[in-house]
Amino acid sequence: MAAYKRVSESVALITLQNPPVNALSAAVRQGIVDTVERALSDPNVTAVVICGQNGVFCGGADIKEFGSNMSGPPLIPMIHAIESANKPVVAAIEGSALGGGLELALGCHYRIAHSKARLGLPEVSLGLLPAAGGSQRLPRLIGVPAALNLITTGRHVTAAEALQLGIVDQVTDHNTVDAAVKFALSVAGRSLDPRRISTYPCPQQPDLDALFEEVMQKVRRSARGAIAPIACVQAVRAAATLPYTQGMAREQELMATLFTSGQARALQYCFFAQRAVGRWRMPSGARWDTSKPRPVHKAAVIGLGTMGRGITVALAQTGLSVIAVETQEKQLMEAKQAVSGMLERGAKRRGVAPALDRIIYSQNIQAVADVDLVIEAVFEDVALKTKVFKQLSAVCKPGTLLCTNTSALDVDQLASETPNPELVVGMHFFAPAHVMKLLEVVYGPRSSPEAVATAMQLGKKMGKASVAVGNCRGFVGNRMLKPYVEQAFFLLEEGATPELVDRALEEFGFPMGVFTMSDLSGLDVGWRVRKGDGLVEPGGASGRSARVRQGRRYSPLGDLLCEHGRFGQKTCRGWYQYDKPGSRVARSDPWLHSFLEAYRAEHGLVARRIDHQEVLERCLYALINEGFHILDDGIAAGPEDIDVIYVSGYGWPRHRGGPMFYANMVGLAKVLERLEHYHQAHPDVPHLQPCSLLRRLVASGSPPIHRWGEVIKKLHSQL
Ligand SMILES: CC/C=C/CC(=O)SCCNC(=O)CCNC(=O)[C@H](O)C(C)(C)COP(=O)(O)OP(=O)(O)OC[C@H]1O[C@@H](n2cnc3c(N)ncnc32)[C@H](O)[C@@H]1OP(=O)(O)O
Repeated sequence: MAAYKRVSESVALITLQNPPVNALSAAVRQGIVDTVERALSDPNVTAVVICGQNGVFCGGADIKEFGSNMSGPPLIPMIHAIESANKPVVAAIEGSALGGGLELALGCHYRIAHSKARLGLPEVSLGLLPAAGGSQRLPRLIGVPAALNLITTGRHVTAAEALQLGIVDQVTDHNTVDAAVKFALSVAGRSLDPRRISTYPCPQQPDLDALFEEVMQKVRRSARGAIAPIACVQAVRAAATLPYTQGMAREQELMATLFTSGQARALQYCFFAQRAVGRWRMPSGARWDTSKPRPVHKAAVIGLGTMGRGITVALAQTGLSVIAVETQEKQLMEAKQAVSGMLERGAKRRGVAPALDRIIYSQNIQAVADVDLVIEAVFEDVALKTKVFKQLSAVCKPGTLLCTNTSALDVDQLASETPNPELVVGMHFFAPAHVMKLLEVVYGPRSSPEAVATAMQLGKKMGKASVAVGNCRGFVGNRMLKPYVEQAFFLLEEGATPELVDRALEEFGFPMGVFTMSDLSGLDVGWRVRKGDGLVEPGGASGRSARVRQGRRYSPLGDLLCEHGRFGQKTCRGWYQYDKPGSRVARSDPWLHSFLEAYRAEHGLVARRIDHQEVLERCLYALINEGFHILDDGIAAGPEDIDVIYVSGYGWPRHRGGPMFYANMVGLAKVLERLEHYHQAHPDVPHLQPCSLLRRLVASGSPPIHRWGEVIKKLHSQL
């Protein structure tokens, strides 16, 4: 919809109306076509201003329409009609002008932006390219290098940067529509020929081929298999080398390929999934919209190791006052120095003042007496955490929320050590905590909805993708990781190498394969967990029993490497070898290959040829199968929660949507069939036994992912 009004006698004001972001739905496009026609045919109108309702110009094409048969007037002729108009059309940009919204503005003859507005062509993050002329007009307006940067990254620019780049003509701190109307009146009657961007020649660039080659290489490296960034480069190249109409034809051709690609569907699913996880719900029926978060002004962090330092930085950068507690003086001083350094570097990057004075450092836990929320981040040891929780319960004012940063421990057990278990939740941060975007907010059976709402809100303020999950071993992310890593170990036993497994996973789109990742995080981490679980047999057992633990197949390979002192990058040796401690350059290690051969010989294992497909199916389907168990157990409320966790925190390639979306794309029947096949071949591996929910979904005709909830609900109501 678009409203039409005459202002200042001769200016037609067209207001896009489609809350919350005035997306260009069929009705909005029709509204624009009708109102522009009306303005152009009215002899009393000398100029036109286009703005958006409620302080937002336009968030772009309506992404919800992409999955359906698109009706209504298409964008390209609509924008072309505006550009060809014989009266000046001025875009009054407040809030956001993104995607099709900016393309609409580029069709206008002038653009006036509010100083707080943000502009961009983020189509690439939805698996698309700016295909309403954006890839052809922007390079003509601001030059090839700047357009390539904006279009291939999808980044939003501030009004100030937009002015500097030449995207907008004026920036105002005042009422944007008033400024645009005044501006429109001032340019009415002037020739519009110099204002039609599609008629501009693309600014000439020396070494054009070299520039495109360089950008293409950079994009290919970072795209990890995503096709949209590559198509974006190709579209801009068309703008730089072809006349406008031919460039537009190329833009359409590239867009048609992207639009129907699974990648675009996956990325658009991610967009909505990221927003859906904010609408959390608990099995008790508590929900995001009925649970009020408590205000948090002052927070405390207990324990200033790697995690505690990162959490302190994240909290201070959010604007909270923080009490940072570390009982040992030396560690406290080291932590203070490290935290200050992180804050200073972050502030320099963002061009703001470092939030150093928001933090008070203390050795005394009594200092947290008046905080609203505490995040305990001491060593991952249940006895130590229990002791800290008891101290906190005695020290903190009534009603203080007690959060534990743990990656696997039982949140409910810790809660039971406090007089107010309803105030306890888990906050599972990922290292480095001030950088990583994921936060699992873990509720126990006794956590109050208010406590969950508060932790979720705090996570959002810290800029994290915050996902509420139930309490179980490893929560969602680490619980699913276990069968994935386990399969990788088994594949080594059966004949694969770390290089082969990692290459298959990296070609799939992970930034690192499982073994490179294990070297980075340290093999000793998993070793400690397995020891805690009673899985590690000191000195390594021999014979068949060495590969069976607790009645199921077990691979001691990781334990054996640790016994050789191979902890990964930090010791220069792990699954690979490294030139110096902490080096990221993994080199193949002949020792490891000989070790694997000797291991197989000792255990009577005959190496066989393993291909990439088997690596992917075994590792990924085992992980996905655990995802179905998690849904079945009610630990995650829906597949979107799992997918956001994997995309935001575990390196799952965004253009593949997340593990559950991927299973949906591959076909649930196929995933089930392959799991059955592998389970038959490896009956001693319970993680390969297909989950009953997966069977149920297949039996229900493999409904699309957004309808899985119906099957899960039906299953639970029958229990
Ligand atoms: C021919 C095909 C041409 C395609 C060209 C395109 O235009 S593709 C679309 C390009 N636009 C974008 O990628 C912008 C996407 N939106 C955003 O980045 C942000 O929403 C925002 C505009 C910066 C506003 O952010 P804010 O944090 O204020 O709000 P939310 O992100 O929570 O969004 C509010 C609700 O609006 C929904 N929504 C946002 N954009 C769109 C859109 N383009 N189409 C449809 N719906 C959109 C969003 O989903 C939220 O609704 P929920 O119900 O909460 O999910």
